[in-house]
Amino acid sequence: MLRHRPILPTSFANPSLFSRKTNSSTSHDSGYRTRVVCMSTTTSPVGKSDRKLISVQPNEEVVKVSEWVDCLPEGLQPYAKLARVEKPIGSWLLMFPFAWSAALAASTGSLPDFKTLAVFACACPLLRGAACTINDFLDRDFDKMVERTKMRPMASGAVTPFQGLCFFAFQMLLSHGILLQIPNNSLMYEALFLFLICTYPLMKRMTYWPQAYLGFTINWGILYGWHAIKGSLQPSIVLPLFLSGYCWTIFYDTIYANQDKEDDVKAGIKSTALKFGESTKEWITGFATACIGSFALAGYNAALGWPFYAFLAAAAAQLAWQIGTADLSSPADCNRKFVSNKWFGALIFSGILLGKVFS
Ligand SMILES: CC(C)=CCC/C(C)=C/COP(=O)(O)OP(=O)(O)O
Ligand SMILES: O=C(O)c1ccc(O)cc1
Ligand SMILES: [Mg+2]
Repeated sequence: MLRHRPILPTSFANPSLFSRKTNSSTSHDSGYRTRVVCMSTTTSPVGKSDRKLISVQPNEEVVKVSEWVDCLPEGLQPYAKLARVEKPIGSWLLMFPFAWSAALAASTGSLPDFKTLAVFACACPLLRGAACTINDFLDRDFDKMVERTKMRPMASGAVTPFQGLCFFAFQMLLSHGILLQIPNNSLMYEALFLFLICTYPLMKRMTYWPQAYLGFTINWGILYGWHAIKGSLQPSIVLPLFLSGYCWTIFYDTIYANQDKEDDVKAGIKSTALKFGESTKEWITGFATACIGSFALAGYNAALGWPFYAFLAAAAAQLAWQIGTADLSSPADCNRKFVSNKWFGALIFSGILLGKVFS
């Protein structure tokens, strides 16, 4: 008898694709040959990996393991998943606001202090991992009701709430050790981040605008980055820069929240995706326009040279492409568009670097 849990769709064999794209290991147990398939892909569970074809032999059970974290030692897997290491986009979204700010705060004609950027880049996956861990701790009962999140370690019981909290504290302590290397690091800024990440998950219970709170949380690096370099804030640049990051966050997290619209209604979770409904594209066009306009003002006030505006135009085109092509009824497409925001962040960062050098 053939028992199998298939990778979609398994009705056609395509051995060449299998051997090229995957690693596999086999074990023999109770008469069946079990093949554990590690899809060596960077895509999400709803992404391209679901479309891969593999060959299934008679008397063979195929266990789908679609992420590289599933190939880590078993004891580590739930913690790596809590920190969402297989989906690095959140680290980029936390890193870019800091990087923009630190680059803008550099002296005219100069590149930013790369040591400061490198230190923050090391702390970023830990800070983001901590934010995700406390998020999953507070959301664990909601996550059980949502298809996309029901297998998360705390929702599924693979990690107990106490273990989750210990892992959260561990990541915060480690990132604190790293942030001590940042010039002008201040405990007050670290405490602000801690407060924001611990309160953000509660917002989706109270308001249809949790994204507006996430905007403060994830753009914290704009204030922290400027302070790291200058030791104080300069409102004429920092305020428009913050407004840009803030509108960008509402933009991308509204697309992200479109992934779970149906489940969120059933679970009583609120979001701008539900608030905006049929008018979502109009709303996100408004936030994208405010974001770009505000970047232009920050660049102007910082006396950036022409390359900044060329890159800003390319970044605006990237947002326009997202709006124009996003299929808001497709979770996979919403995820793809959400992940593409790393390119937006990189375009703005490149523009600031070159705008500083050629100012
Ligand atoms: C400072 C940083 C990086 C914060 C990121 C926080 C985060 C996990 C947001 C998404 O939470 P959510 O509860 O809205 O969505 P999900 O379903 O992914 O948990
Ligand atoms: O860290 C994440 O996974 C993350 C970050 C920002 C979002 O808007 C959504 C998810
Ligand atoms: Mg959550």
